[in-house]
Amino acid sequence: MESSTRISVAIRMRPILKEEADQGQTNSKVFIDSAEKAIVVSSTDQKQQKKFFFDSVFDEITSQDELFSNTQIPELLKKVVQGFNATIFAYGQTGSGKTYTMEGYEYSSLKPNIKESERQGIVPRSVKALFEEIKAMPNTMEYTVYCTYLQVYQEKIYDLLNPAQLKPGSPGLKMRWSKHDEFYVENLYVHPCYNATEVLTHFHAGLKNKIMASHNLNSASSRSHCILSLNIEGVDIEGGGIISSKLQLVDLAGSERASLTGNEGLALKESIEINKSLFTLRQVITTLAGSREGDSAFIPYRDSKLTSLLKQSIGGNSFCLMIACLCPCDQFYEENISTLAYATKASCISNDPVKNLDPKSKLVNELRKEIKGLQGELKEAFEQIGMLTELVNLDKTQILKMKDLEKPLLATAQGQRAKTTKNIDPIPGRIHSAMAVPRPIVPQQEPFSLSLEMLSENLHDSVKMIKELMSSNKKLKEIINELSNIKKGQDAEIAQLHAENQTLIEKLENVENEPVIVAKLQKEKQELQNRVAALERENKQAPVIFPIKERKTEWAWKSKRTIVRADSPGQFIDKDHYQKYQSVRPSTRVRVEKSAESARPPKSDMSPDNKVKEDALSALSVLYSKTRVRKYGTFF
Ligand SMILES: Nc1ncnc2c1ncn2[C@@H]1O[C@H](COP(=O)(O)OP(=O)(O)OP(=O)(O)O)[C@@H](O)[C@H]1O
Repeated sequence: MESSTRISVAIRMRPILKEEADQGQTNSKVFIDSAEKAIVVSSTDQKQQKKFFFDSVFDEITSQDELFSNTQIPELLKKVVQGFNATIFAYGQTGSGKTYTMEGYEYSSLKPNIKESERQGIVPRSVKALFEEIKAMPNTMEYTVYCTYLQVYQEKIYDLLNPAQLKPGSPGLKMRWSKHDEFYVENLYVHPCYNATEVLTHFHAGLKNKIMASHNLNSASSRSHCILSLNIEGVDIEGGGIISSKLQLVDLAGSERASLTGNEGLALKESIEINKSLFTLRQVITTLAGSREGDSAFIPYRDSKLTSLLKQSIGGNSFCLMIACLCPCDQFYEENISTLAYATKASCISNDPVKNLDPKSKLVNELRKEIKGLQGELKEAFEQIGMLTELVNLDKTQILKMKDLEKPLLATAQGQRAKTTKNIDPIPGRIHSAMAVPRPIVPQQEPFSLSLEMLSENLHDSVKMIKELMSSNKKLKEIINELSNIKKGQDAEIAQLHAENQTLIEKLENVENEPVIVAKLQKEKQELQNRVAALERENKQAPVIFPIKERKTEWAWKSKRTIVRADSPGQFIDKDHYQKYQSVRPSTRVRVEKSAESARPPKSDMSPDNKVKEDALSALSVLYSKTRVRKYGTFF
């Protein structure tokens, strides 16, 4: 961001026109002091004078070229090409020379007579100068200029480059709020242009569409505020950076006093709307001029389309030049005073121009800066490493030197010790440690002692560091142990959960398979029952052979439906034998059945599965007993 900058203000006073001179109009109150860049205004009684100072002032005879060159316009255009926004707007009462200053074309029958001449105003000159600036930029920069041209007429926005949209009854274009904190107009025609001629072709086409009217003070009066916008996009094809900026060239409609213009009907309505939007513009200027830095005063930009569209130009992020136009005639004294007052206020407004870099380019630039910083740090680190390496090498050589020095000293010391031991030691043959020998104080050279000091410091630091490392290592080991214990516990828990899970899965499978098992058992039961029936049939048909003595009772047995039979003649040896069988068998069976029943739950309480099993078992037991009896002929 550039440092904040004030709105530049230039004052231009037009000459008295022929019609005005014919009417006897004179200028006796407002004078240009070019040397002091001031406007001198006399009081109505001409007794007092007041001076208004501005960035530049231009008198009646100033040419279009002088005005263009002596304002900040050339500098502003440079800034635009570099990526800053800029606005140039003409302000003043009706007929004061705004359109002349901005466009410079002659008007006849409310239409401009477009031709190249010295009369050309700020717009055509700026467009040409802008492309000159673009040409002067390095070849690595490629620019495209996008042109739009609109008018704000009776609080509606119309596209001057889209004739279809200008038809009577058209609702106008909508204004939207963009994420870049500015208003923009939706569906405006945007024309890419590659040279000044292309831009001016669109500009001239738009001029023919703007609404003009004639009134007492101006034969070709603008009834709308017109804004020509040039969006400039520059791409650095080598560095990859993108800049985008906007140049707004604004020709405002002028404030009008109905009593002087003589407007009626539609023209009067137009005057009212023009005055309303200019009133908002003055309010914005007054509020901004009155507010101090850091103030959060409410600026009524949204109160009119014009101020919304100029939001970034006045008190925003653009460079801005205001050209305040004055009528020299005494009859416009009050209007001139008002214009000068607002021009003075505008000159107090600070803008904060910002270079519009593409976010990606911004990031790339930031990263480049960071890389540069890091490279610097790396260089420093390498230097330090180099220094340390040198120091270490130095120390090594000095240690070696020290050892060499120590050898003769040690020998001397040992010699002395030997002498001392001989003379003083009361215990002959005692072994003395070399450490116990007091070392003689040897005068040392200065650099050597310094190096020793450094070495001992280094050693001390290293020992300290190793101790710290060991203690942190110990702590880490403890933490690792703790964590491994926790892990073991978790593993056991997981294993348990797996086992439980497996059991549950099995149970679930059993539940799922139950119908299959039941069906299988029922099938088995059926088969068993069939077999039982078959065996019974077989038994009935089988011949019963009794001992001859007992034949008489054969039918008596049969009538009791006793199914016990002997397989071979003589199974029952005698009648006693049979009677014994008869007396024991029924009671035994009953006892067995009772005890079995008392051990089991009642059949009705059994699960279907168990019922089937029970039935099958009882059938089997009957079959088994019958088979046994049949086979062996006895239970005992
Ligand atoms: N500096 C000048 N030198 C010569 N003639 C000028 C100058 N300024 C303005 N004029 C003439 O004054 C008349 C009114 O000027 P102009 O139309 O530019 O006023 P304006 O401020 O645009 O009015 P409005 O607000 O009604 O559109 C025109 O005929 C114009 O040619």
